[in-house]
Amino acid sequence: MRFAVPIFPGSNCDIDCIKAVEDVLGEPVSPVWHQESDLSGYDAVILPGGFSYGDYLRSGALAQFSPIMKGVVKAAQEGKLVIGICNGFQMLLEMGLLPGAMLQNDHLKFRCDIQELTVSLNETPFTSLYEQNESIRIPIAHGQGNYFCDDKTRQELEEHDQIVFRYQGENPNGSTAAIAGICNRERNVLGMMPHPERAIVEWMGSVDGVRLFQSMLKHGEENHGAA
Ligand SMILES: NC(=O)CC[C@H](N)C(=O)O
Repeated sequence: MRFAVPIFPGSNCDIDCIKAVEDVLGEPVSPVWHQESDLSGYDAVILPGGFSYGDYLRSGALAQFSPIMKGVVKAAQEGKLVIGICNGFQMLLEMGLLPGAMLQNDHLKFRCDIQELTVSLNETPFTSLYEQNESIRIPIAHGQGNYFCDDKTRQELEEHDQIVFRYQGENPNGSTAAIAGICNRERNVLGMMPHPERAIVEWMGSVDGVRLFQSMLKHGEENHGAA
């Protein structure tokens, strides 16, 4: 399974994502500069965290205009796996590949912590190796992680089972319905604020991120033989 990690000016979790794929899966993974536009040679795309374009305007707002996003949209439309992690999630929202928007954390501070999460949906290519409603611990690190959507969108997310992760316990940023991650209706595009690539070895404080990458590979092997 061939992974692409697009890199934008200001990305700072790209190497973490590359190492997670290499160390957890042992699969081929390549950085792709944001000025490229062709991702047809890859089976999955990981939009990494960071501060693309310095978070000017809003986190992820300017990255949506990078040429690479043509390849990301094409990959999503073709049913390939696309995951946006933190800043990557913000990009997916800005591009309209996922519904809703990201606001400043309600306490107006940058929050860095290991966060308790509930796996609200394990029937996705990203979470099939977790138990439904399992509690996991994944690091968060963001200033604009306050997911917002209107009531109609929230009802649609609930009706179509698109809420994949919820914050457990204290809501760290004020997100609507404690939403930490959502997928599109086809479930091949996931956006999440927590960083699974920062939970892959014990010294990180949790290894609960490992099964997300393993779930992606399992999907690739079962559905496209892309292994
Ligand atoms: N870790 C990240 O990707 C941070 C995303 C964005 N820069 C924010 O502060 O919300």
